[in-house]
Amino acid sequence: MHLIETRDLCYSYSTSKDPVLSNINFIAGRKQRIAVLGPNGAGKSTLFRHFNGILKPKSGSVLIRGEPITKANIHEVRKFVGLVFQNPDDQVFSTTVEQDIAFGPCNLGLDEETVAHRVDSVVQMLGLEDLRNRAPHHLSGGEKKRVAIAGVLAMEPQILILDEPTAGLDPQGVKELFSFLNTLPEKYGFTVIYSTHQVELVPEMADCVYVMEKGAITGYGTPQEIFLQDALIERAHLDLPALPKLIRALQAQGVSIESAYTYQDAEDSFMKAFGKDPVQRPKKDPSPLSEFESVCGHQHVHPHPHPHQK
Ligand SMILES: Nc1ncnc2c1ncn2[C@@H]1O[C@H](COP(=O)(O)OP(=O)(O)OP(=O)(O)O)[C@@H](O)[C@H]1O
Repeated sequence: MHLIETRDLCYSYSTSKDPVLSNINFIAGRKQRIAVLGPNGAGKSTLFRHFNGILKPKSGSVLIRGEPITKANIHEVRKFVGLVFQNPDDQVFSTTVEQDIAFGPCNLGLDEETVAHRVDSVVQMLGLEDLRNRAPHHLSGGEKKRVAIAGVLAMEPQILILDEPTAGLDPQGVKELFSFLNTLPEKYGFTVIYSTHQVELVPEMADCVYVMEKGAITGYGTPQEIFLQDALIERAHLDLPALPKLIRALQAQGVSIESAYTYQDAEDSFMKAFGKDPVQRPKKDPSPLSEFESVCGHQHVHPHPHPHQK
């Protein structure tokens, strides 16, 4: 059973008859990192809003753990599927950051102690200690984004959906966010689905990629499979990440160098091409968010496997 499955999902907003989504068949499994790419207006946000029942299909279906979303299960679905909106102003509204993060868990009816613990955990996870008593509407865009993510994580979803998570983040913020997100599937069983226009991140941060154009899915595969399809990339207004682009240009000039998509693989390819030994790396990269591991290891964060985790 898939965690999320759409079958021939079609949608149009009431303001226009034109379909915004046409026959979307999308599948998300456990512990996957899924990137959804596509030009502005392709329908990525509209698709994401179907995953936790904000929007309902005009035709076709959305199944969460094999079940359609109904009035009876919408509460459970929203606990299971956490959605971080593109614009944090749509999500961050309480008087203080702390209250904002507590809002979701309070709504789940959790007791005060558990709510306080969850707030402490995600504040630490996302490095929000200095902001916890600040007014969210006085925060910078990047700070608000982290607060919005913290608020969703405090609900302890199993699927985390992020619409343009890097918009408004500085380069260090992007790096930290993605190393954080990268730990979630393998270590904690999360599925992470996100849209982005930053193709550089995709080989580092996706097991599979959906490409959308004009409300339809036009490509699906691993990052390598997707970035080999020049026509698809061009049609979807995407670009090849810099490293494979450079390597391809060198190969075209007759340089003997192996193709690579991630930074580490490219480093190895270049070392080999220059006749050097491969780079020796420590077995486990020290995470810039080392705090995260100790916090997530705490029994209050997913103390037991999720009831629906097999
Ligand atoms: N609330 C709405 N009412 C009417 N039309 C909408 C609404 N929201 C989005 N649209 C339209 O639906 C289409 C898809 O928009 P959507 O926001 O899903 O695209 P997107 O792929 O997320 O784009 P971007 O990369 O710019 O965020 C666009 O043509 C947009 O103008």
